[in-house]
Amino acid sequence: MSLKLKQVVIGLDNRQLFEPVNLTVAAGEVFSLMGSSGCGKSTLLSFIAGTLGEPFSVNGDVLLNNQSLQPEPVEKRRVGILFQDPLLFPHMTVVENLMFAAPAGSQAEKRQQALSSLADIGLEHCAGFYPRQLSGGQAARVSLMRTLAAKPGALLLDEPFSKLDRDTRDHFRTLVFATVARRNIPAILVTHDEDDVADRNRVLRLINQHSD
Ligand SMILES: Nc1ncnc2c1ncn2[C@@H]1O[C@H](COP(=O)(O)OP(=O)(O)OP(=O)(O)O)[C@@H](O)[C@H]1O
Repeated sequence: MSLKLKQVVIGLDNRQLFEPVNLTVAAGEVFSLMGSSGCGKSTLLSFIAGTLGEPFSVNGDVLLNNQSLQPEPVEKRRVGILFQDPLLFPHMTVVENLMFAAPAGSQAEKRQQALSSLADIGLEHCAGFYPRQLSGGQAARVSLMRTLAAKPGALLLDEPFSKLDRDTRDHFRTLVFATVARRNIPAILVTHDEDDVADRNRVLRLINQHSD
């Protein structure tokens, strides 16, 4: 499983956000995407996820396992995305949030899977909690598992560590990197922090094509 971008160019208001992007992210790798504020990092992730619409124009292709994702609607892309803020339904318990994200299986199977992924992150005891009862670090871990419950073929990480305090951040980053390696899926991490870079040789620094 690899994620490839081929000659990707995104336009906004008759200008190009950044130079054409070409890259291949291998299974199990966390590739870093950096660049100044507004240069188009989140926009590039939206393009990959299939959620980019007006007012942007796009050229180029995104391939998962050598198959173009362009014809696929967002729900069929199998691309998971994690944001700064955990995305959990407030009216559902932790285990219900994870079950809701599972694509298939009986309720019993989904529950079993959800409890097993909570055990993986040391949060079995939080199964019956509501999201408001979790600490920031716990919510981040549950949100990661919720994204992975959909069994994505690739993972996009849009500054998922930036709101966490230092210790929690280090712990969560280690968990994310280990999880990507264990699940053997390609991942792209948007960050402003050099400390988040998994491999200094695997970073793309987008350069803004205009000056504000
Ligand atoms: N819905 C939108 N409509 C119009 N312009 C937008 C929209 N969303 C983003 N932009 C513009 O697109 C450009 C790229 O934004 P984007 O959020 O991708 O940057 P970024 O590199 O992720 O920034 P940051 O590091 O601050 O998160 C910016 O000029 C932004 O103002």
